[in-house]
Amino acid sequence: MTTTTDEYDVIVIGGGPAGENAAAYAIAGSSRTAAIVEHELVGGECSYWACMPSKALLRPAEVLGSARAMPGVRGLVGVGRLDVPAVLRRRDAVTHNHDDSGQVSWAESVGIEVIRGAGSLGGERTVLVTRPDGPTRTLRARSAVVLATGSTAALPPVPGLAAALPWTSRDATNLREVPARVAIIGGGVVATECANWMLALGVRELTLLVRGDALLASAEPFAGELVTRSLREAGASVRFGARLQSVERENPEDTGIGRVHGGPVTLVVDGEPLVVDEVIVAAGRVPATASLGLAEAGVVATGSGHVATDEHLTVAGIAGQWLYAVGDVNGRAPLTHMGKYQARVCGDVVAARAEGRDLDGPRFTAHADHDQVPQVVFTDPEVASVGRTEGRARADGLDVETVEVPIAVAGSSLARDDFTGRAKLVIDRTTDTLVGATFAGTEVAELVHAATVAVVGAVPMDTLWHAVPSYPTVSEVWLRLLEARRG
Ligand SMILES: Cc1cc2nc3c(=O)[nH]c(=O)nc-3n(C[C@H](O)[C@H](O)[C@H](O)COP(=O)(O)OP(=O)(O)OC[C@H]3O[C@@H](n4cnc5c(N)ncnc54)[C@H](O)[C@@H]3O)c2cc1C
Ligand SMILES: NC(=O)c1ccc[n+]([C@@H]2O[C@H](COP(=O)([O-])OP(=O)(O)OC[C@H]3O[C@@H](n4cnc5c(N)ncnc54)[C@H](O)[C@@H]3O)[C@@H](O)[C@H]2O)c1
Repeated sequence: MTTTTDEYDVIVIGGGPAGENAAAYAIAGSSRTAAIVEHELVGGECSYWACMPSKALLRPAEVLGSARAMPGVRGLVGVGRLDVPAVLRRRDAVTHNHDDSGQVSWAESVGIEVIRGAGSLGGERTVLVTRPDGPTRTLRARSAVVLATGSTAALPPVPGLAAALPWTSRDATNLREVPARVAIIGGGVVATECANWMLALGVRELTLLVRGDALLASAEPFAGELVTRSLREAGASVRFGARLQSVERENPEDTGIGRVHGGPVTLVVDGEPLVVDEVIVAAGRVPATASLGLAEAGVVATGSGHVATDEHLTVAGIAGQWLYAVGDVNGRAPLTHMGKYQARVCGDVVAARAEGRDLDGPRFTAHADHDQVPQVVFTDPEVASVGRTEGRARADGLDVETVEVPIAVAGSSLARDDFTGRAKLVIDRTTDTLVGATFAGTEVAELVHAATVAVVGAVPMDTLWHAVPSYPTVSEVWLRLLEARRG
């Protein structure tokens, strides 16, 4: 599509998964126009530096583990390690070698113009686009401006850490060489997944520095315990209550993404030195709002710096209902699928308002990104969950009961001889519906959607009794859970 107009119906700043979907939904089936302003790659963090490369690095070890657990196959794979260059080549194929032309073609095919440059707010319905090599361009939106700028890795204010040029998740997912000794700061999702692929790729000494007392602290406790045990069995040192006091590196050097950034690094942890070849910071994310001109536009950020939104994804406190925020930047549920969910709601809202329609009906209100969020952590074992944990439900004042069983059913024993895992349901006694579910085990990722349907649909437990799992599948754990509840 070629057009030189500087006026669009919808302008989206940030071309990650959330931004792409907001633009597409806002103009679908209409003659309205949309532009995405993107200063790096269309596809965003997820496609090139986060979800896609990380899962590409994790899957080969999972396949190898399954092969090793299966008589008749085990002998074929022997005791060999992964073919690291082949794994990295596949990772690069998955990220299209950082070529976003396929995503740009998709955008153009659905009527979205891609404008390269950094976007910022320049007043009501106005976006400024700056490029290092050209004049600032002014765009005007007839209907809506959507902020979808995502997030960046947080760097804890530890003395010497920034100067040591540590790896962030961008380096870890796009690694070009495997450091021999690695320390990971953090015990959340990025830290645990990253520990799994670093060990699989051949890191010799891996230390996780966790300031709290659990891995995956926001999940059910048994999930973090299983992941801790498995990492320790794989040779990692998991240090809880670790106090990182300072970092010092010999000859720090910006050698590029995924290459070791200089000489050995000495971390002082609880008064003791720890010497490694690379440090990976996995200590959460901060919203990418620094250069958006939010304050000038009158946008009040939350305490954590996120852009606060109402249930229609409209930015709070801005008159005229023209400014929206979706995805990581609003901090509601920083996951790709939840950002895309918000984007679908936002796009529908923008379209309805542009056409003068009322926002009647559930599709115009985002609610699943509060207490109904599904997530799969692709560790060994995988942790798949939805909704509230027991602890969270009780803290929210719900009267809940729980059932918890090992996942050892006919289907799982066929899937893998050494299948182990646990499953837990959190049930609201008042409504007799499921408000949370967690599965931890080998390849349990696909189990969680059934639980998501039950949670979002508020399916009564008596009705779930009639949802019969097929024999012999791992889903039979549902029957075990329901039987355990009947007593
Ligand atoms: C290592 C890692 C693994 C992850 N794995 C998963 C996973 O398996 N599943 C999952 O659901 N989530 C995962 N996540 C989270 C997921 O990556 C994010 O939730 C998701 O990318 C958010 O999408 P988004 O569109 O909001 O932002 P992003 O994907 O961050 O995209 C934002 C876009 O905006 C652009 N941008 C920013 N500022 C400007 C500006 N001023 N002007 C123009 N463009 C701008 C950026 O260049 C980027 O392209 C992972 C995160 C990490 C770090
Ligand atoms: N499979 C998936 O769904 C997936 C995979 C990776 C990332 N993500 C998402 O990406 C986001 C970022 O993940 P993450 O692991 O960076 O964040 P997180 O919030 O899951 O974990 C952050 C960890 O860093 C620790 N930490 C924070 N500040 C620290 C400090 N100053 N010093 C030491 N430790 C500190 C925390 O205690 C915690 O253990 C999350 O929203 C996550 O859900 C999702």
